[in-house]
Amino acid sequence: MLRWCISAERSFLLVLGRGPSLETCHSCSGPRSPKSLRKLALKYGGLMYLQLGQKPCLVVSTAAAAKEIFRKHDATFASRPPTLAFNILTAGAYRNLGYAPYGPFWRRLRRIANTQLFSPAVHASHEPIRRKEIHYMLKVLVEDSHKGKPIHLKSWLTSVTANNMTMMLSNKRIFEMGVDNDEKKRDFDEMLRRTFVVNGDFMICDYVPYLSFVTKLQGWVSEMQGLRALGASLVGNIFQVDEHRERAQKMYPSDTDYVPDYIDVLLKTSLDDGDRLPDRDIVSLVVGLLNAGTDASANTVEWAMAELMANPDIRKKAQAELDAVVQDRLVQESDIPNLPFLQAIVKENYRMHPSAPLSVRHESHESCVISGCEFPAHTELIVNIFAIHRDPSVYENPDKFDPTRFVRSPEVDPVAGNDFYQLMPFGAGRRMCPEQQLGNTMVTSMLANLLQCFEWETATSERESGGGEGDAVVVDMVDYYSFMSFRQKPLCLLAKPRPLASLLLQASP
Ligand code: HEM
Repeated sequence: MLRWCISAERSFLLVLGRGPSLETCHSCSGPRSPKSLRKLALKYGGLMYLQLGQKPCLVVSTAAAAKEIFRKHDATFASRPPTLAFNILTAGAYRNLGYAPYGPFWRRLRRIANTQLFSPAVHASHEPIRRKEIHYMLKVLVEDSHKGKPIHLKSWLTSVTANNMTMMLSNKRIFEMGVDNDEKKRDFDEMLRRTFVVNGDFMICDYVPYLSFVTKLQGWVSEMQGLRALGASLVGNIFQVDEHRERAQKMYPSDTDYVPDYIDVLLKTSLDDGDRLPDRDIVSLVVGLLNAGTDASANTVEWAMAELMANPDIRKKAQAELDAVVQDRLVQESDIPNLPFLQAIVKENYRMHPSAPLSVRHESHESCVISGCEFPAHTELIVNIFAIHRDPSVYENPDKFDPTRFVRSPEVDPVAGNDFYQLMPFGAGRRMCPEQQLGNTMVTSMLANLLQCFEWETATSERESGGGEGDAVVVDMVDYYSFMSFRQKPLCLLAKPRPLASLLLQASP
């Protein structure tokens, strides 16, 4: 039987294991496209079996199916497939929290990370860093707004999240204010974008290994090798383990005010056998955290601001809530529990625009039986978060941005635990995002600060032609999938400082 065919447009024929029909998917990500898979799920159900090339795949597209798989088969599907991208980006070692297969190395790393890095105490100790970094970058925004410069929001957001991350990871800013960062910033944004492309695009060699020469001819191998080198050159001087070792001897424990960064903590952490984590694993871990944490949070806020520009009444209501609750000071993380409407906006935005619409790839490390069918080891699990979040049987008008649905059900909270499969932007199970608390805090806090300190207008190019101030604005919501769901047209806005923005000038640098 014909299992696949490839055409010039990289279209694939899929064979549905439980039915006679053939379905064709057209997209740059081939059959791994959230929208195409959702269409199939609406026809064939929440749990589908697909044969992609030589690889059996299980596709989960409803909350009920996700619950069934993660409650009963989580450990079985807790591995990651050794894709070409994972292989080349980790130089064949897979010694990285996100890419490592399920086994002793991953379990040890995740345990260290959970207890030493991602604990509530460490999260709280880094609050001043996060506050300072947002204020630092908001000042840049005030200056740009005085010059009437349109703000390329995504670029501004990745500067905040990247600086936030490198300060927590290594006590250094990757982008200094006042320093000409343009080229470095362009390279960094490009590196993030290309990393998601190589992780999201459909590589034939991952599904039909003997066709790996096709992937090579398409230029993917050299692209990934170049990307690894670019990444190393951009963060090489940020993540210096020896520097940390020397500083530890000189400075603390005598300096009691010093808040240890992640590298400091990892250098002091003993493994179960009494050894320390080797330097290369420390670097690999923090580079992975920088990549995982920077764009996911920035991309989420860009989508939220786009929705708020398209829905000015919701934006104004969120600003009114901030003004009433926080009043005459700058908003802080500790205010978030008192801002229920803002929290509902953030949840509704996760629902409509999950950062990783197909999550990260999962793979079974042993065979298992599901609904009476036996699945061999190395079956890929595709969790279609996009489809789960737009299930019409769970969400009325699923394509409408309506935060009130979460005002009515505040208990649905993707950060609190695994039980709310109808809203799972951070995934589920053992491989669930370990830093959902940090991601959610950064997202909510950036959004709160942007709304509290500025009035926003769409730049002229976004405005409906002929429209003037106050007229309806058209905000382009077209997305494209490349591991993450990106905006096809970056959001460009004009910011006008609100009176409270003057307090930023008094905030410490
Ligand atoms: C809004 C922000 C974020 C979103 C939406 C998000 C989402 C996700 C998702 C969907 C996964 C895959 C889960 C799975 O495989 O089932 C994941 C994994 C991961 N995330 Fe996040 N994330 C965010 C922020 C962060 C931050 C700030 C960090 C680090 C500082 C981070 C680090 C990781 C890591 C290391 C993994 C892999 C875990 C593993 O394989 O064991 N994420 N994230």
